[in-house]
Amino acid sequence: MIRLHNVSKVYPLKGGRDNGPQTVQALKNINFHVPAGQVHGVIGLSGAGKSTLIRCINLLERPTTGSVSVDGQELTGLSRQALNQARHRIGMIFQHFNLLTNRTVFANVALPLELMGMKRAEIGERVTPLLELVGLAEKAAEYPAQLSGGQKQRVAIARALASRPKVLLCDEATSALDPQTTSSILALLRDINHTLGLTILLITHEMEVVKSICQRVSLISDGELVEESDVGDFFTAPRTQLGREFLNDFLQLEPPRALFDRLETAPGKHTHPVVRLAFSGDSVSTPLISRLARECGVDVSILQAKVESIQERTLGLMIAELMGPPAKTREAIDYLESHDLHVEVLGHVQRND
Ligand SMILES: Nc1ncnc2c1ncn2[C@@H]1O[C@H](COP(=O)(O)OP(=O)(O)OP(=O)(O)O)[C@@H](O)[C@H]1O
Repeated sequence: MIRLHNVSKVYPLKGGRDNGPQTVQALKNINFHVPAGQVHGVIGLSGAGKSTLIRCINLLERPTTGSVSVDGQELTGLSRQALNQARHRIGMIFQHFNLLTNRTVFANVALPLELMGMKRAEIGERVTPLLELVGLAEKAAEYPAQLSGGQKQRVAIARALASRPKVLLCDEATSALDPQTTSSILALLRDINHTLGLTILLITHEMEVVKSICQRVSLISDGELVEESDVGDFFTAPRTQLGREFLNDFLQLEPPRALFDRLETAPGKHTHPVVRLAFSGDSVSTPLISRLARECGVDVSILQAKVESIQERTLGLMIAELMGPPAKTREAIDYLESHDLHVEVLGHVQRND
């Protein structure tokens, strides 16, 4: 549904100094595909290029090189008029809602239809069910200033859906909202995805958003797409250091400070490994830790543990010290991996025994 091929974006730097760089490369050769009906999240640190990426999809920003297709149509080669038509298939919502303050809720949602030249009666037939869909039918005559943040975002969602798009782009759509309102907006987006089959691409810095509605996630760093995976896989075993940092920040699953300070990177003659274990599916309910003691002769000291539900998957996460002679702890790690656990050795601590 959304396809980016070798997309790069270079911004000129206004007032660039004589000796300094004259340009910023915000996106570097991005290739990715979001199939129809998928909810896809893009995460990255501030300045990584997330906004530029999402704005390149409806050509609010024109890529410097590369091509963008939506619903099988390449947008980058279209005339201005054809692009305006194509944009009807791409709705967008923003962090600060971007509603017109001097228009009522109804008139805000009606605006894109007026711009398309739709007749008044037809507009009414389209807008009223949309306001019902977002739960704001009784607010039709009110103005944005009379609404809460969550209600404003609902109006923005209704407006984005007015032209019956195939794709909804969400630019940090919940970042200005409190956690409870965020949950209700995410539930609405999930509902729209299911009932209308809408493809949703969202950018966010909140892992909670990714966890609760995305099926796939892409990580961008310094303009590059560095990791892309199913959300369940990302939460189990991110492939990049940055991915691990995002996950650890979110899960707050780090070894206790006192132990962390004692962690050494290389194993020694008298050290124990400290591991981060991630397990999903059958292994969540299998008593692997007690079997480890029985079958490998290794004691396990659990330092932290939690169970997360990532959509339909249950994910267990644990930080543990494996206590035993080096040959035995290596055997224990092999044993865990052979039972589909993801094992990351965080470091080694001196044995106290
Ligand atoms: N119009 C512009 N002119 C020049 N540089 C820009 C422009 N827009 C973005 N940039 C630069 O491009 C890079 C990527 O910016 P972008 O806004 O896409 O990042 P982001 O990941 O969305 O950041 P944030 O999460 O802080 O919004 C940054 O270095 C930024 O300074």
